[in-house]
Amino acid sequence: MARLPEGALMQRAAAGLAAACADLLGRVYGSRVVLLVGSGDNGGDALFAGARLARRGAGVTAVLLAPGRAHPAGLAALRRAGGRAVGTAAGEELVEKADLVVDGIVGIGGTGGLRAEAEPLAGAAARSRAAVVAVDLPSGVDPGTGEVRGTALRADLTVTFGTHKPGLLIDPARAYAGVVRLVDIGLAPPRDAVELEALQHADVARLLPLPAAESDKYRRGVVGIAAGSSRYPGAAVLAVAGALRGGAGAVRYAGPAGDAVIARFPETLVSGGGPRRAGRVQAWVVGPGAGDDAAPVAEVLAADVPVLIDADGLRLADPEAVRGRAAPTLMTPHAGEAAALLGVSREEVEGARLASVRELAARYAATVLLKGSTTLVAAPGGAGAVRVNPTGTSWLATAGSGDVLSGLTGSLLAAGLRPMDAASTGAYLHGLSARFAADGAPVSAHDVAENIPRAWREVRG
Ligand SMILES: NC(=O)C1=CN([C@@H]2O[C@H](COP(=O)(O)OP(=O)(O)OC[C@H]3O[C@@H](n4cnc5c(N)ncnc54)[C@H](O)[C@@H]3O)[C@@H](O)[C@H]2O)[C@@H](O)CC1
Repeated sequence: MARLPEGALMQRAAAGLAAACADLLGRVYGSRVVLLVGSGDNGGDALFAGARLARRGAGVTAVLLAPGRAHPAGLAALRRAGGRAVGTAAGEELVEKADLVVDGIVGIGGTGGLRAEAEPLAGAAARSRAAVVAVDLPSGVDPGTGEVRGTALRADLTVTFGTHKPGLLIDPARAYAGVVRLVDIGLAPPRDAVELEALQHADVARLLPLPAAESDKYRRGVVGIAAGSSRYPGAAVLAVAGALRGGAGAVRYAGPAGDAVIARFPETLVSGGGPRRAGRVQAWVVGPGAGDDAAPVAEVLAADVPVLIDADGLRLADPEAVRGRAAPTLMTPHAGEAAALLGVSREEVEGARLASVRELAARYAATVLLKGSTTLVAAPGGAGAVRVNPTGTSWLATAGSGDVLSGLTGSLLAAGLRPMDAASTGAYLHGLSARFAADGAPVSAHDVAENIPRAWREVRG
């Protein structure tokens, strides 16, 4: 990029930060602002923003966590504007009495959790009635992975510069960031350095399979659903409910819950035998509510079409058979299933989602969609940009919603989307449907399926 005068980026960052703080305060004049300032440029941003607020009449105090190493020019600017700087001894009391706390302890240069000297300040910020604004990232979260090892500072608002960082998008770190406001400082990361992508409405609209004038049901794709069991017929019904709204021209059902499926969805092509005898499909979904019958899973894995493996299917699938497939495979575990596949605890997966999804994609040579509070999709092998779903909602934590997602995503696969696109488009529509269905109240998986057409219409504008 063109050369900028030294400090220009920091000045832009500080201006955006100060403006966001002023918005939050409403009245800047006479307000009490406390800056928590670490030893790097993140602290520099806080100091320059503090200087701007001091010039507008705020009483600004910087608590220096590393007094000898605070950004010199930032500190000088704050003092010139009438602000003052103190050590950590008075920090807790200042934070408790503040109207606004600015967390400039660490940003993208932070490693490990908060250090011991910062922990009491995080406690005071949590107790205080002050609004907490994080500079670039909440201090104590891992910028690149979203992991949180130890204490981190909880913000109401994070003002981030140039681009969203993984630590703002992936749980558990995401929960510390509060509302995230992006400030354009004229600096975009190089394309090949992108670690995470989040689709937006326009991206999804471009990917949605639309019928052409000459389409018939077979050309639009047929999705096969091998799900459900006599014990769990509902999983088959819900997977079919999702599949019927995913853009495929027809849904074939092969399994023991045919009566339940046909009673609810008479448009389904039901066959009593296993997947091998069900007739031609362009993609298979296998596993939801499958119980302990491994035979349909093995039959589906032997097919030469894209396969989505979910739920019980993940446990029943032979890893060698998955790795040896020539056609694409998409696996859709939640954290517990991912933990079982990786041989670690559920907590380890939830604490390190990005690493877990990449590891699964590498081990199985498959596309992997890791469901949960942050849904991630990694490409086979685990390298390259991971997609993060921006439409999730905690209302989706309801029984059967995963069955709907697998049917919906399988339908998109059958309609011809690449596994990465089918998975991220499926998650996007599914999250949006749940938001429409919930609208502030609990939802059932069935409600989510019924709102998928509304999500399509919303995305297409
Ligand atoms: N990269 C850029 O072009 C820009 C960066 N800016 C700011 O600069 C920040 C990055 O600055 P730095 O690279 O100086 O890094 P940071 O300020 O994030 O942190 C680095 C400093 O913190 C110390 N440190 C690391 N982990 C710590 C921990 N857990 N507890 C306490 N101290 C710890 C390190 O020893 C080092 O001195 C960004 O987050 C952003 O706020 C902005 O000014 C805009 C432009």
